[in-house]
Amino acid sequence: MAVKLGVPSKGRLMDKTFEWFSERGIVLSRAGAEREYSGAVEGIGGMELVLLSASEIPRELAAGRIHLGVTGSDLVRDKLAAWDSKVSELARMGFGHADLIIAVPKVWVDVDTLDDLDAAAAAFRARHGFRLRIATKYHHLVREYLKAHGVADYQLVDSQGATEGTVKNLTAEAIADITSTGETLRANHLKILDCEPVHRSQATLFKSRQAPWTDETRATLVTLRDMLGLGD
Ligand SMILES: Nc1ncnc2c1ncn2[C@@H]1O[C@H](COP(=O)(O)OP(=O)(O)OP(=O)(O)O)[C@@H](O)[C@H]1O
Ligand SMILES: O=P(O)(O)OC[C@H]1O[C@H](OP(=O)(O)OP(=O)(O)O)[C@H](O)[C@@H]1O
Repeated sequence: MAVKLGVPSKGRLMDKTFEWFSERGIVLSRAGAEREYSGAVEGIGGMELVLLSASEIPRELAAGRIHLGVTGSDLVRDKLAAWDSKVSELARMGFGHADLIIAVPKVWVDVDTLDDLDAAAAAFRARHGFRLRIATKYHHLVREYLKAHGVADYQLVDSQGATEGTVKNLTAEAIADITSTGETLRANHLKILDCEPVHRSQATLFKSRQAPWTDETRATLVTLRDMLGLGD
């Protein structure tokens, strides 16, 4: 049986992942046409490449359908409850850096910290009769973080994309989303709260604890770790 390696099927994460492996002597490539989601692995035997959406890789790892997977550390933590009982981190890959942050409208001049947000949320509820809405796709991480910091009077609204636009569109008062350059936040007149990010994410190579680790797949993993300089 081959070791199945799941890699994002498009964009920056795919390109950088291919580069990262190739610098370590393992050449990953798409098989066939641009839109075909299977691939080839050269430079090591016993491995198979599976191209998947970055956001599906955590679930595939947890289900044991892939042995290894590359995706953002944010997605694994958000999508898998007790993530470290299902996967382990083999390598932080040094790209795909982005911070999961909480942002509010720039015009909220009295709101700079989580304490301010908490106060604003209570005032918002008293005034409007419903809880302040924070738009995000990172439901678990954001809930845990706000709970740990004593912010309670809010509701999460789901946003699977263009999250920064929800404030202008009046479907949320605040957002929690990934930022790297800060360009999207600036363009949408939002400011980051002055606190630690909810999570500092980067592309990470994960190992599934649930995948079929036979003598054969374990032996391939030993060779791979060696080539990647990961030790035992
Ligand atoms: N602006 C950014 N800069 C760097 N990394 C980012 C940025 N935006 C998202 N990411 C990271 O990329 C990963 C998500 O990648 P991508 O958007 O390709 O996934 P996806 O949600 O599966 O996409 P889709 O559903 O469109 O296939 C996350 O780990 C996230 O932290
Ligand atoms: O800080 P910046 O460099 O501006 O990057 C941040 C943006 O990048 C991501 O969006 P993406 O392009 O993945 O699209 P999405 O809105 O569909 O998630 C993220 O959700 C932000 O919107």
